[in-house]
Amino acid sequence: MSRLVVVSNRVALPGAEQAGGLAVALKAALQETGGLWFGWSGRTVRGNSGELHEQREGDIRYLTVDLSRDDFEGYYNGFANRTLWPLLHFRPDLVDYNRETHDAYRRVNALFAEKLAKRLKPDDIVWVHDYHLLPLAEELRMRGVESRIGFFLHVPLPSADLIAALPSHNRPFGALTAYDLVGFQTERDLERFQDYLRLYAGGKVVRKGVLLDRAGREFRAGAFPIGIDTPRIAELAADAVRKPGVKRLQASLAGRSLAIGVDRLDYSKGIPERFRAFARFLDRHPEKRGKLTFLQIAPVSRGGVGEYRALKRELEQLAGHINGGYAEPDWTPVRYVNRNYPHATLTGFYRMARIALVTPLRDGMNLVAKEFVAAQDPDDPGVLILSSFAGAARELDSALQVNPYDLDGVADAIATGLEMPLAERRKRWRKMMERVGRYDIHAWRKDFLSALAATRA
Ligand SMILES: O=P(O)(O)OC[C@H]1O[C@H](O[C@H]2O[C@H](CO)[C@@H](O)[C@H](O)[C@H]2O)[C@H](O)[C@@H](O)[C@@H]1O
Ligand SMILES: O=c1ccn([C@@H]2O[C@H](COP(=O)(O)OP(=O)(O)O)[C@@H](O)[C@H]2O)c(=O)[nH]1
Repeated sequence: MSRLVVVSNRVALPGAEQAGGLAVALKAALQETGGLWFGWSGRTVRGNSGELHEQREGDIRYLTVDLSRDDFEGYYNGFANRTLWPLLHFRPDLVDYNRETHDAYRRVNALFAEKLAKRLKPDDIVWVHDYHLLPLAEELRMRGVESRIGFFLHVPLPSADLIAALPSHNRPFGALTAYDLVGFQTERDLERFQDYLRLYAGGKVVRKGVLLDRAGREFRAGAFPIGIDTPRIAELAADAVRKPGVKRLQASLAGRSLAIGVDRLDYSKGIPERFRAFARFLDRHPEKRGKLTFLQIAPVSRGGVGEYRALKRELEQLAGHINGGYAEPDWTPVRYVNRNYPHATLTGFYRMARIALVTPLRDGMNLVAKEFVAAQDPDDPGVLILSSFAGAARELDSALQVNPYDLDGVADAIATGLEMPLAERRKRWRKMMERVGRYDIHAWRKDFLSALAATRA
Protein backbone atom coordinates (compact mmCIF):
# COMPACT_ATOMS: atom_id res chain seq x y z
CA MET A 1 0.00 0.00 0.00
CA SER A 2 1.23 3.52 -0.78
CA ARG A 3 2.39 5.69 2.09
CA LEU A 4 0.45 8.88 2.79
CA VAL A 5 2.66 11.96 3.10
CA VAL A 6 0.83 15.03 4.37
CA VAL A 7 2.53 18.41 4.02
CA SER A 8 1.26 21.53 5.75
CA ASN A 9 2.76 24.61 7.35
CA ARG A 10 1.02 23.93 10.68
CA VAL A 11 1.69 20.50 12.17
CA ALA A 12 -0.18 19.31 15.26
CA LEU A 13 2.87 17.87 17.04
CA PRO A 14 2.16 15.43 19.86
CA GLY A 15 1.33 17.28 23.05
CA ALA A 16 1.11 20.76 21.49
CA GLU A 17 -2.01 22.88 22.04
CA GLN A 18 -3.56 23.85 18.73
CA ALA A 19 -6.30 26.20 17.65
CA GLY A 20 -7.06 25.96 13.97
CA GLY A 21 -9.17 23.62 11.90
CA LEU A 22 -6.42 22.42 9.59
CA ALA A 23 -4.30 20.91 12.36
CA VAL A 24 -7.36 19.43 14.11
CA ALA A 25 -8.66 17.87 10.88
CA LEU A 26 -5.37 16.49 9.57
CA LYS A 27 -4.58 14.87 12.89
CA ALA A 28 -7.93 13.08 12.80
CA ALA A 29 -7.34 12.01 9.18
CA LEU A 30 -3.77 10.75 9.74
CA GLN A 31 -4.72 8.88 12.90
CA GLU A 32 -6.71 6.50 10.72
CA THR A 33 -4.13 5.76 8.01
CA GLY A 34 -0.76 6.51 9.61
CA GLY A 35 1.96 8.05 7.45
CA LEU A 36 4.36 10.96 7.40
CA TRP A 37 3.42 14.52 8.37
CA PHE A 38 5.90 17.11 7.11
CA GLY A 39 5.90 20.84 7.81
CA TRP A 40 7.15 23.72 9.93
CA SER A 41 8.37 22.80 13.43
CA GLY A 42 6.68 25.81 15.02
CA ARG A 43 10.17 27.10 15.97
CA THR A 44 12.05 30.13 14.72
CA VAL A 45 15.82 30.17 15.13
CA ARG A 46 18.58 32.77 15.04
CA GLY A 47 20.69 30.96 12.43
CA ASN A 48 19.63 29.46 9.11
CA SER A 49 16.41 27.66 8.26
CA GLY A 50 16.49 23.94 7.63
CA GLU A 51 17.23 21.96 10.78
CA LEU A 52 15.01 18.87 10.82
CA HIS A 53 13.30 17.24 13.79
CA GLU A 54 11.73 13.83 13.85
CA GLN A 55 9.26 12.22 16.24
CA ARG A 56 6.65 9.50 16.22
CA GLU A 57 3.26 8.94 17.77
CA GLY A 58 1.47 5.70 16.97
CA ASP A 59 1.60 5.22 13.21
CA ILE A 60 2.33 8.88 12.48
CA ARG A 61 5.91 10.00 11.82
CA TYR A 62 6.45 13.75 12.13
CA LEU A 63 9.25 15.45 10.25
CA THR A 64 9.45 19.20 10.80
CA VAL A 65 11.74 22.04 9.76
CA ASP A 66 12.94 25.06 11.75
CA LEU A 67 12.74 28.44 10.07
CA SER A 68 15.05 31.40 10.57
CA ARG A 69 13.43 34.51 12.00
CA ASP A 70 13.79 36.30 8.66
CA ASP A 71 12.25 33.46 6.67
CA PHE A 72 9.38 33.15 9.14
CA GLU A 73 8.75 36.89 9.06
CA GLY A 74 8.73 37.03 5.25
CA TYR A 75 7.01 33.74 4.48
CA TYR A 76 4.46 33.29 7.29
CA ASN A 77 3.78 36.74 8.79
CA GLY A 78 4.49 38.39 5.45
CA PHE A 79 3.42 36.77 2.19
CA ALA A 80 1.17 34.04 3.63
CA ASN A 81 -0.66 36.12 6.23
CA ARG A 82 -0.39 39.74 5.06
CA THR A 83 -0.73 39.11 1.32
CA LEU A 84 -2.45 35.81 0.55
CA TRP A 85 -4.74 35.53 3.60
CA PRO A 86 -6.55 38.89 3.08
CA LEU A 87 -6.69 38.32 -0.68
CA LEU A 88 -8.18 34.86 -0.26
CA HIS A 89 -10.74 36.23 2.21
CA PHE A 90 -11.94 38.92 -0.23
CA ARG A 91 -10.10 41.75 1.56
CA PRO A 92 -7.95 43.46 -1.10
CA ASP A 93 -7.98 46.57 1.14
CA LEU A 94 -5.77 44.69 3.63
CA VAL A 95 -3.39 43.11 1.09
CA ASP A 96 0.19 44.19 1.59
CA TYR A 97 2.35 43.06 -1.32
CA ASN A 98 6.09 43.38 -1.55
CA ARG A 99 8.68 41.46 -3.51
CA GLU A 100 10.82 40.75 -0.49
CA THR A 101 8.16 38.70 1.30
CA HIS A 102 7.21 37.00 -1.97
CA ASP A 103 10.88 35.95 -2.31
CA ALA A 104 10.87 34.60 1.26
CA TYR A 105 7.71 32.62 0.44
CA ARG A 106 9.34 31.07 -2.61
CA ARG A 107 12.55 30.39 -0.67
CA VAL A 108 10.68 28.49 2.07
CA ASN A 109 8.68 26.49 -0.48
CA ALA A 110 11.96 25.57 -2.21
CA LEU A 111 13.47 24.58 1.14
CA PHE A 112 10.50 22.36 2.01
CA ALA A 113 10.76 20.73 -1.43
CA GLU A 114 14.51 20.22 -1.04
CA LYS A 115 14.13 18.47 2.32
CA LEU A 116 11.12 16.43 1.31
CA ALA A 117 12.12 15.33 -2.21
CA LYS A 118 15.05 13.27 -0.89
CA ARG A 119 12.75 11.36 1.44
CA LEU A 120 9.95 10.52 -0.97
CA LYS A 121 9.42 7.10 -2.57
CA PRO A 122 7.89 6.89 -6.06
CA ASP A 123 4.66 5.29 -4.87
CA ASP A 124 4.07 7.77 -2.03
CA ILE A 125 0.86 9.73 -2.20
CA VAL A 126 1.70 13.34 -1.34
CA TRP A 127 -1.07 15.59 -0.04
CA VAL A 128 -0.17 19.27 0.32
CA HIS A 129 -2.33 21.67 2.32
CA ASP A 130 -3.18 25.32 2.09
CA TYR A 131 -2.08 28.70 0.85
CA HIS A 132 1.35 28.62 2.49
CA LEU A 133 2.44 25.97 -0.01
CA LEU A 134 0.81 26.82 -3.37
CA PRO A 135 4.05 26.31 -5.40
CA LEU A 136 5.26 23.18 -3.58
CA ALA A 137 4.35 20.68 -6.33
CA GLU A 138 6.14 22.79 -8.91
CA GLU A 139 9.24 22.81 -6.69
CA LEU A 140 9.00 19.05 -6.09
CA ARG A 141 8.60 18.34 -9.82
CA MET A 142 11.70 20.47 -10.52
CA ARG A 143 13.55 18.06 -8.22
CA GLY A 144 12.38 15.00 -10.14
CA VAL A 145 9.47 13.91 -7.92
CA GLU A 146 6.97 11.94 -9.99
CA SER A 147 4.65 10.76 -7.21
CA ARG A 148 1.03 11.71 -7.26
CA ILE A 149 0.62 15.10 -5.59
CA GLY A 150 -2.69 16.53 -4.47
CA PHE A 151 -3.45 19.95 -3.00
CA PHE A 152 -6.28 21.07 -0.75
CA LEU A 153 -7.12 24.73 -0.16
CA HIS A 154 -8.67 25.18 3.30
CA VAL A 155 -9.64 28.80 2.73
CA PRO A 156 -11.93 30.36 0.11
CA LEU A 157 -10.71 31.18 -3.37
CA PRO A 158 -11.86 34.67 -4.39
CA SER A 159 -13.01 35.71 -7.83
CA ALA A 160 -10.53 35.60 -10.72
CA ASP A 161 -10.37 39.40 -11.07
CA LEU A 162 -9.37 39.78 -7.43
CA ILE A 163 -6.60 37.17 -7.76
CA ALA A 164 -5.39 38.88 -10.90
CA ALA A 165 -4.92 42.14 -8.97
CA LEU A 166 -2.03 40.50 -7.10
CA PRO A 167 1.31 41.37 -8.72
CA SER A 168 2.89 38.19 -10.17
CA HIS A 169 -0.33 36.29 -9.37
CA ASN A 170 0.67 33.60 -11.85
CA ARG A 171 3.64 32.55 -9.73
CA PRO A 172 1.71 31.32 -6.75
CA PHE A 173 -1.70 30.63 -8.35
CA GLY A 174 -0.65 29.40 -11.81
CA ALA A 175 1.62 26.92 -9.97
CA LEU A 176 -1.48 25.03 -8.85
CA THR A 177 -1.55 23.41 -12.28
CA ALA A 178 1.51 21.32 -11.28
CA TYR A 179 -0.68 19.20 -8.97
CA ASP A 180 -2.57 16.11 -10.11
CA LEU A 181 -5.63 17.14 -8.12
CA VAL A 182 -6.59 20.50 -6.61
CA GLY A 183 -9.34 20.37 -3.96
CA PHE A 184 -11.54 23.18 -2.66
CA GLN A 185 -14.02 23.44 0.19
CA THR A 186 -17.04 24.32 -1.96
CA GLU A 187 -18.35 24.22 -5.51
CA ARG A 188 -18.21 28.03 -5.62
CA ASP A 189 -14.45 27.98 -4.91
CA LEU A 190 -14.01 25.41 -7.67
CA GLU A 191 -15.98 27.53 -10.14
CA ARG A 192 -13.89 30.58 -9.33
CA PHE A 193 -10.69 28.57 -9.84
CA GLN A 194 -11.89 27.39 -13.23
CA ASP A 195 -12.57 31.01 -14.19
CA TYR A 196 -9.10 32.02 -13.07
CA LEU A 197 -7.47 29.19 -15.02
CA ARG A 198 -9.35 30.11 -18.19
CA LEU A 199 -9.10 33.88 -17.94
CA TYR A 200 -5.68 34.48 -16.41
CA ALA A 201 -3.54 31.32 -16.37
CA GLY A 202 -3.70 30.23 -20.00
CA GLY A 203 -5.46 26.95 -19.18
CA LYS A 204 -8.69 25.32 -20.35
CA VAL A 205 -11.73 23.74 -18.74
CA VAL A 206 -12.53 20.54 -20.64
CA ARG A 207 -15.51 19.94 -18.39
CA LYS A 208 -16.19 20.62 -14.71
CA GLY A 209 -13.19 19.31 -12.75
CA VAL A 210 -11.20 18.19 -15.82
CA LEU A 211 -8.67 20.87 -16.67
CA LEU A 212 -5.71 21.56 -18.92
CA ASP A 213 -2.73 23.68 -17.97
CA ARG A 214 -1.05 26.19 -20.30
CA ALA A 215 0.97 23.40 -21.95
CA GLY A 216 -2.08 21.15 -22.44
CA ARG A 217 -1.32 18.73 -19.54
CA GLU A 218 -4.46 17.39 -17.93
CA PHE A 219 -5.09 17.74 -14.20
CA ARG A 220 -8.18 17.52 -12.01
CA ALA A 221 -10.00 19.73 -9.53
CA GLY A 222 -12.98 19.18 -7.27
CA ALA A 223 -14.95 20.27 -4.20
CA PHE A 224 -14.35 18.26 -1.02
CA PRO A 225 -15.99 19.96 1.99
CA ILE A 226 -13.93 19.11 5.06
CA GLY A 227 -15.65 17.40 8.00
CA ILE A 228 -14.99 16.63 11.66
CA ASP A 229 -14.58 13.46 13.70
CA THR A 230 -18.29 13.49 14.49
CA PRO A 231 -18.66 10.48 16.83
CA ARG A 232 -15.62 11.59 18.81
CA ILE A 233 -16.95 15.15 19.28
CA ALA A 234 -20.37 13.80 20.30
CA GLU A 235 -18.77 11.45 22.82
CA LEU A 236 -16.45 14.12 24.23
CA ALA A 237 -19.39 16.51 24.60
CA ALA A 238 -21.50 13.99 26.48
CA ASP A 239 -18.57 13.33 28.86
CA ALA A 240 -17.54 16.98 29.16
CA VAL A 241 -20.60 18.02 31.13
CA ARG A 242 -19.01 16.26 34.13
CA LYS A 243 -15.76 18.26 33.88
CA PRO A 244 -15.21 20.78 36.68
CA GLY A 245 -14.54 23.68 34.25
CA VAL A 246 -17.78 22.99 32.40
CA LYS A 247 -19.76 22.66 35.63
CA ARG A 248 -18.31 25.95 36.85
CA LEU A 249 -19.47 27.72 33.71
CA GLN A 250 -22.94 26.22 34.11
CA ALA A 251 -23.15 27.35 37.75
CA SER A 252 -21.93 30.86 36.89
CA LEU A 253 -24.79 31.37 34.43
CA ALA A 254 -27.28 31.23 37.31
CA GLY A 255 -30.05 29.84 35.11
CA ARG A 256 -29.47 32.20 32.18
CA SER A 257 -29.08 30.92 28.62
CA LEU A 258 -25.66 30.91 26.97
CA ALA A 259 -24.70 32.15 23.50
CA ILE A 260 -21.23 31.07 22.43
CA GLY A 261 -18.68 32.15 19.81
CA VAL A 262 -15.40 30.24 19.31
CA ASP A 263 -12.87 31.60 16.84
CA ARG A 264 -9.20 32.27 16.39
CA LEU A 265 -8.79 36.01 16.85
CA ASP A 266 -8.97 36.77 13.13
CA TYR A 267 -10.62 39.61 11.18
CA SER A 268 -12.15 37.07 8.77
CA LYS A 269 -14.29 35.72 11.62
CA GLY A 270 -16.42 38.87 11.96
CA ILE A 271 -16.06 39.12 15.75
CA PRO A 272 -16.45 42.93 16.10
CA GLU A 273 -19.56 42.79 13.90
CA ARG A 274 -20.87 39.97 16.12
CA PHE A 275 -20.28 42.01 19.30
CA ARG A 276 -22.15 44.93 17.73
CA ALA A 277 -24.96 42.61 16.66
CA PHE A 278 -25.23 41.34 20.23
CA ALA A 279 -25.51 44.93 21.48
CA ARG A 280 -28.14 45.54 18.78
CA PHE A 281 -30.05 42.50 20.10
CA LEU A 282 -30.08 44.06 23.57
CA ASP A 283 -31.42 47.30 22.05
CA ARG A 284 -34.04 45.74 19.80
CA HIS A 285 -35.23 43.20 22.37
CA PRO A 286 -34.94 44.96 25.75
CA GLU A 287 -37.28 42.41 27.37
CA LYS A 288 -34.53 39.79 26.82
CA ARG A 289 -31.83 41.71 28.69
CA GLY A 290 -30.47 39.67 31.56
CA LYS A 291 -31.71 36.40 30.04
CA LEU A 292 -28.73 35.58 27.80
CA THR A 293 -24.98 35.70 28.43
CA PHE A 294 -22.64 35.79 25.44
CA LEU A 295 -19.31 33.98 25.83
CA GLN A 296 -16.71 34.67 23.14
CA ILE A 297 -13.67 32.40 23.19
CA ALA A 298 -10.97 33.87 20.95
CA PRO A 299 -7.43 32.50 21.31
CA VAL A 300 -4.85 34.94 20.01
CA SER A 301 -3.64 34.11 16.53
CA ARG A 302 -0.84 35.44 14.30
CA GLY A 303 0.21 38.03 16.86
CA GLY A 304 3.16 38.99 14.63
CA VAL A 305 0.78 40.63 12.15
CA GLY A 306 -0.35 44.21 12.88
CA GLU A 307 -3.98 43.76 11.77
CA TYR A 308 -4.40 40.95 14.32
CA ARG A 309 -2.99 43.04 17.16
CA ALA A 310 -5.31 45.92 16.19
CA LEU A 311 -8.29 43.54 16.23
CA LYS A 312 -7.42 42.44 19.76
CA ARG A 313 -7.45 46.05 20.95
CA GLU A 314 -10.73 46.73 19.16
CA LEU A 315 -12.44 43.76 20.80
CA GLU A 316 -11.20 44.67 24.26
CA GLN A 317 -12.72 48.13 23.82
CA LEU A 318 -15.96 46.82 22.38
CA ALA A 319 -16.48 44.25 25.15
CA GLY A 320 -15.82 46.93 27.77
CA HIS A 321 -18.15 49.35 26.04
CA ILE A 322 -21.05 46.87 25.77
CA ASN A 323 -20.64 45.70 29.35
CA GLY A 324 -20.38 49.28 30.57
CA GLY A 325 -23.61 50.15 28.79
CA TYR A 326 -25.79 47.13 29.60
CA ALA A 327 -24.41 45.18 32.59
CA GLU A 328 -26.33 44.85 35.84
CA PRO A 329 -24.68 44.21 39.20
CA ASP A 330 -25.54 40.50 38.82
CA TRP A 331 -25.22 40.13 35.02
CA THR A 332 -22.34 40.70 32.58
CA PRO A 333 -23.66 40.47 29.02
CA VAL A 334 -20.33 39.71 27.27
CA ARG A 335 -17.61 37.41 28.56
CA TYR A 336 -14.54 37.67 26.39
CA VAL A 337 -11.74 35.11 26.84
CA ASN A 338 -8.45 34.88 24.90
CA ARG A 339 -7.57 31.37 26.12
CA ASN A 340 -7.36 28.25 23.97
CA TYR A 341 -9.48 25.34 25.32
CA PRO A 342 -8.98 21.65 24.57
CA HIS A 343 -11.83 19.81 22.87
CA ALA A 344 -12.54 17.90 26.08
CA THR A 345 -13.75 21.20 27.63
CA LEU A 346 -14.86 23.13 24.56
CA THR A 347 -17.36 20.46 23.54
CA GLY A 348 -19.00 20.79 26.98
CA PHE A 349 -19.36 24.55 26.42
CA TYR A 350 -20.93 23.89 23.02
CA ARG A 351 -23.42 21.47 24.54
CA MET A 352 -24.40 23.88 27.26
CA ALA A 353 -25.05 26.75 24.83
CA ARG A 354 -28.54 27.54 23.61
CA ILE A 355 -27.09 29.51 20.70
CA ALA A 356 -23.84 29.39 18.70
CA LEU A 357 -22.85 32.55 16.86
CA VAL A 358 -20.72 31.51 13.87
CA THR A 359 -20.71 34.67 11.80
CA PRO A 360 -17.50 34.95 9.75
CA LEU A 361 -17.30 37.55 6.98
CA ARG A 362 -15.63 34.81 4.91
CA ASP A 363 -14.47 31.35 5.95
CA GLY A 364 -13.18 28.35 4.01
CA MET A 365 -15.33 25.93 6.00
CA ASN A 366 -15.56 26.68 9.76
CA LEU A 367 -15.26 23.50 11.75
CA VAL A 368 -16.65 25.15 14.88
CA ALA A 369 -20.10 25.21 13.21
CA LYS A 370 -19.92 21.45 12.62
CA GLU A 371 -18.50 20.71 16.07
CA PHE A 372 -21.33 22.69 17.69
CA VAL A 373 -23.88 20.52 15.87
CA ALA A 374 -22.10 17.27 16.79
CA ALA A 375 -21.85 18.28 20.46
CA GLN A 376 -25.58 18.89 21.06
CA ASP A 377 -27.85 16.90 23.33
CA PRO A 378 -30.30 15.26 20.87
CA ASP A 379 -33.15 15.79 23.36
CA ASP A 380 -32.49 19.51 23.81
CA PRO A 381 -30.30 20.82 20.99
CA GLY A 382 -29.10 24.40 20.69
CA VAL A 383 -29.55 26.70 17.70
CA LEU A 384 -26.79 27.43 15.20
CA ILE A 385 -26.71 30.97 13.80
CA LEU A 386 -24.48 30.71 10.75
CA SER A 387 -23.07 33.21 8.28
CA SER A 388 -23.99 32.46 4.71
CA PHE A 389 -20.34 33.34 3.88
CA ALA A 390 -18.91 30.32 5.72
CA GLY A 391 -18.13 27.27 3.57
CA ALA A 392 -20.22 25.26 6.04
CA ALA A 393 -23.38 27.16 5.04
CA ARG A 394 -23.95 24.98 1.97
CA GLU A 395 -24.14 21.80 4.04
CA LEU A 396 -25.77 23.25 7.18
CA ASP A 397 -28.76 24.74 5.44
CA SER A 398 -31.13 24.26 8.36
CA ALA A 399 -29.08 26.58 10.57
CA LEU A 400 -30.49 30.09 11.04
CA GLN A 401 -28.48 31.67 8.24
CA VAL A 402 -27.54 35.33 8.44
CA ASN A 403 -25.59 38.01 6.62
CA PRO A 404 -22.95 39.01 9.21
CA TYR A 405 -22.94 42.61 7.95
CA ASP A 406 -26.68 42.92 8.71
CA LEU A 407 -26.52 43.67 12.43
CA ASP A 408 -30.32 43.92 12.76
CA GLY A 409 -30.70 40.55 11.04
CA VAL A 410 -28.18 38.88 13.36
CA ALA A 411 -29.80 40.56 16.39
CA ASP A 412 -33.22 39.23 15.40
CA ALA A 413 -31.80 35.76 14.71
CA ILE A 414 -30.49 35.71 18.31
CA ALA A 415 -33.99 36.54 19.56
CA THR A 416 -35.50 33.86 17.28
CA GLY A 417 -32.97 31.30 18.51
CA LEU A 418 -33.75 32.09 22.12
CA GLU A 419 -37.48 31.62 21.58
CA MET A 420 -37.32 28.67 19.17
CA PRO A 421 -39.64 25.83 20.27
CA LEU A 422 -38.05 22.49 21.11
CA ALA A 423 -39.71 20.67 18.19
CA GLU A 424 -38.21 23.08 15.67
CA ARG A 425 -34.80 22.97 17.31
CA ARG A 426 -34.84 19.19 17.09
CA LYS A 427 -35.97 19.17 13.47
CA ARG A 428 -33.27 21.58 12.36
CA TRP A 429 -30.58 19.82 14.38
CA ARG A 430 -31.44 16.32 13.07
CA LYS A 431 -30.96 17.47 9.49
CA MET A 432 -27.59 19.04 10.25
CA MET A 433 -26.44 16.10 12.37
CA GLU A 434 -27.31 13.70 9.60
CA ARG A 435 -24.98 15.61 7.26
CA VAL A 436 -22.05 16.01 9.69
CA GLY A 437 -22.42 12.35 10.64
CA ARG A 438 -22.42 11.07 7.07
CA TYR A 439 -19.76 13.28 5.51
CA ASP A 440 -17.23 13.32 8.35
CA ILE A 441 -13.45 13.77 8.38
CA HIS A 442 -12.85 10.17 7.31
CA ALA A 443 -15.26 10.44 4.36
CA TRP A 444 -13.49 13.67 3.35
CA ARG A 445 -10.04 12.02 3.42
CA LYS A 446 -11.23 8.94 1.53
CA ASP A 447 -13.04 11.03 -1.04
CA PHE A 448 -10.02 13.22 -1.74
CA LEU A 449 -7.50 10.38 -1.78
CA SER A 450 -9.57 8.16 -4.06
CA ALA A 451 -10.01 11.09 -6.48
CA LEU A 452 -6.24 11.61 -6.34
CA ALA A 453 -5.59 7.91 -6.99
CA ALA A 454 -7.98 8.04 -9.94
CA THR A 455 -6.04 10.86 -11.62
CA ARG A 456 -3.56 8.38 -13.06
CA ALA A 457 -5.74 5.27 -13.14
O1 LIG B 1 -1.82 27.93 11.42
P1 LIG B 1 -2.37 29.24 11.90
O2 LIG B 1 -1.79 30.42 11.16
O3 LIG B 1 -2.28 29.36 13.40
O4 LIG B 1 -3.94 29.28 11.57
C1 LIG B 1 -4.82 28.19 11.83
C2 LIG B 1 -5.42 27.64 10.56
O5 LIG B 1 -6.33 28.62 10.06
C3 LIG B 1 -6.92 28.36 8.78
O6 LIG B 1 -7.86 27.29 8.88
C4 LIG B 1 -8.69 26.91 7.80
O7 LIG B 1 -8.89 25.51 7.78
C5 LIG B 1 -10.07 24.99 8.39
C6 LIG B 1 -10.12 23.48 8.14
O8 LIG B 1 -10.25 23.20 6.78
C7 LIG B 1 -11.30 25.68 7.82
O9 LIG B 1 -12.48 25.17 8.47
C8 LIG B 1 -11.20 27.18 8.08
O10 LIG B 1 -12.31 27.81 7.45
C9 LIG B 1 -9.90 27.74 7.51
O11 LIG B 1 -9.78 29.08 7.95
C10 LIG B 1 -5.83 28.08 7.77
O12 LIG B 1 -6.40 27.84 6.50
C11 LIG B 1 -4.89 26.97 8.22
O13 LIG B 1 -3.84 26.80 7.28
C12 LIG B 1 -4.30 27.35 9.56
O14 LIG B 1 -3.49 26.30 10.04
O1 LIG C 1 -10.05 27.41 22.23
C1 LIG C 1 -10.13 26.80 21.14
C2 LIG C 1 -10.60 27.45 19.96
C3 LIG C 1 -10.67 26.71 18.80
N1 LIG C 1 -10.30 25.39 18.79
C4 LIG C 1 -10.45 24.59 17.56
O2 LIG C 1 -9.86 25.23 16.43
C5 LIG C 1 -10.58 24.81 15.27
C6 LIG C 1 -10.99 26.03 14.47
O3 LIG C 1 -11.30 25.61 13.19
P1 LIG C 1 -12.19 26.44 12.20
O4 LIG C 1 -12.31 25.65 10.97
O5 LIG C 1 -13.48 26.82 12.84
O6 LIG C 1 -11.40 27.80 11.92
P2 LIG C 1 -9.84 28.12 11.65
O7 LIG C 1 -9.29 28.59 12.95
O8 LIG C 1 -9.21 26.89 11.15
O9 LIG C 1 -9.88 29.24 10.65
C7 LIG C 1 -11.78 23.99 15.71
O10 LIG C 1 -11.51 22.61 15.61
C8 LIG C 1 -11.90 24.40 17.18
O11 LIG C 1 -12.49 23.44 18.01
C9 LIG C 1 -9.86 24.77 19.93
O12 LIG C 1 -9.55 23.58 19.91
N2 LIG C 1 -9.79 25.50 21.09
